[in-house]
Amino acid sequence: AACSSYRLRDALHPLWQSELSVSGGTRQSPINIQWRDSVYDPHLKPLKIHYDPTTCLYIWNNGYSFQVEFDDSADKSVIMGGPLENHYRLKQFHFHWGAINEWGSEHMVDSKVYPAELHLVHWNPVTSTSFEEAVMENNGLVVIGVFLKLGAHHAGLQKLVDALPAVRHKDAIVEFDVFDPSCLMPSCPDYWTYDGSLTTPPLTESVTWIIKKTPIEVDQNQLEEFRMLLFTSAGEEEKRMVDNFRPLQPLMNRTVRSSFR
Ligand SMILES: NS(=O)(=O)c1ccc(NC(=O)CN2C(=O)C=CC2=O)cc1
Ligand SMILES: [Zn+2]
Repeated sequence: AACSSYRLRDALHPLWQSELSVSGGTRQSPINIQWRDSVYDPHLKPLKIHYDPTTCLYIWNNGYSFQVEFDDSADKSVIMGGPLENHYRLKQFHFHWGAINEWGSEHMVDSKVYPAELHLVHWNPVTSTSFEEAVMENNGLVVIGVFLKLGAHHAGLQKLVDALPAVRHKDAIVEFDVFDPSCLMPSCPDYWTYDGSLTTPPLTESVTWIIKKTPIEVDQNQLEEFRMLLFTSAGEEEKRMVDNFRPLQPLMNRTVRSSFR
């Protein structure tokens, strides 16, 4: 009963009214990662990341978040290793954040929530011929989640932040040339991994999640720049783009594995 009412509240959330379209989902995201329930898997390899900064195309406001798109027509920006059986191509990355620093991330660790969360979205070019096809494939996608915490200024992020005023409104787009998203990765190799879903429509259960244990630090001004973005298009009544995270989903019959003891 609690679960269904939970789902009903979730389903009525303005951003995900189509929640019920994935009725009976058994592997939805995001989840609360309970550190003590995660299982160390010694077979998990280190994650290998090779991003080519010249594959960066543009940054745009898609009405959910701001997103940086990459040229995924070849194996130029790829990840492999970790829990993966082959390489995956980087398609885009985006963020989720709150109106204030007390919340904003989608995943939680022992119920600890972070002010923001970065998602780097990859697809499997071995089993799919396009990203759109991979979205519908079981394990067609890999999303790396990186928590953001309030702290020191992040020089690598600032290049992104400086472009945000140009994409303030929904559907705004601006060319974004050379950018290497590896600069947004924490140096600590530790991660959790579990089978989940997209956290916005189509909410498909096609994602192998890799959640980095260690957050990156960003400063207050950088978070506030995120909060200056708008959900709304130019000319519409302005609605600030904040709280663009999905509520927690039930773990159901899943185990979270860790790459570290
Ligand atoms: N938040 S998340 O789970 O990482 C998440 C990740 C991805 C998407 N959706 C898409 O990527 C949709 N999409 C396309 O099909 C082509 C470009 C594009 O943005 C939704 C959610
Ligand atoms: Zn996301």
